[in-house]
Amino acid sequence: MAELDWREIVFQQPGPELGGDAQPGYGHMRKAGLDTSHGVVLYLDDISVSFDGFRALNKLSLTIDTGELRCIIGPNGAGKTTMMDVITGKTRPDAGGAFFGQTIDLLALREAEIVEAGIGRKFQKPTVFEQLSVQDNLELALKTDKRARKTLGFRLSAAQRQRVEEVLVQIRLEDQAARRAGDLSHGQKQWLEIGMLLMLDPKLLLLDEPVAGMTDFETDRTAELFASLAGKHTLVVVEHDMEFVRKIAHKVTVLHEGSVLAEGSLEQVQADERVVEVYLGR
Ligand SMILES: Nc1ncnc2c1ncn2[C@@H]1O[C@H](COP(=O)(O)OP(=O)(O)OP(=O)(O)O)[C@@H](O)[C@H]1O
Repeated sequence: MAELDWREIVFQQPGPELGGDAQPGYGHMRKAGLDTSHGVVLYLDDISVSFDGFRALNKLSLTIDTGELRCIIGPNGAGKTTMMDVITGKTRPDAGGAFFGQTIDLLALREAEIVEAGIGRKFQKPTVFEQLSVQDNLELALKTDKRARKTLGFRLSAAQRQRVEEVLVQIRLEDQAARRAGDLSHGQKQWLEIGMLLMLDPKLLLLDEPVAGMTDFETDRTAELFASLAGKHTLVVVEHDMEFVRKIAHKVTVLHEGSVLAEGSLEQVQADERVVEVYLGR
């Protein structure tokens, strides 16, 4: 069966110019242009997006600090997905600015370049390679890394192998490494996909309703995982599950009709009458 042939195509030893085994990871090279010295990793400035005259985002301004775990909540149609689409280059705004750190103008980059710059996105539904093992899925994630692709070779570098091991532990699937991904539970698949993002060591992770469909146990585990990732990574989590938000959030942003309605601790936004009216009181 030719199912592992992709290894030959995908995995290539980094050459000396890339540090080869000497590189503990790839992230810092990819993010060479990222400057978060002012403590801000993402800055959206007056972003507007219209679809056929309807304003999905309306002068949206938002600042996310480095290492934060930010929750974005809001009613259906508030613009949460559109905001993620703008950050990742999927949707281009009609007006406004979007900056990754001090210097990277996201609106000047293509989608693949934004991934390369260090922004990873997890959509709601898990999209793992079901026929492959957990470990192979993680290894395959490196395929999107330009530097891993560039050079010739066959096996993973020691640094890459070590990264797979680290991520397996982080997502708590170390005893499932050889298991077929299709046989995992829904929650485990979600963790695996997060692990695939982590293989590229993103500075900013965007996560869309990560605990939808999870059991309570899986939701708790996910809260622990996110808490462990914050600090090293910045997490922006769009979520409707308020219990989950309560577990993880330090700061919550409420979107409504394409702009920020309220921002603060969960207690603060829950006490805001406007938020209760448009969202929490439903
Ligand atoms: N490609 C599109 N074409 C037309 N309208 C769109 C498009 N994408 C989004 N919209 C509209 O823009 C508004 C904002 O949508 P968006 O998906 O960003 O909201 P959301 O906050 O993510 O909602 P939900 O919680 O339901 O996912 C909605 O009214 C939606 O119908």
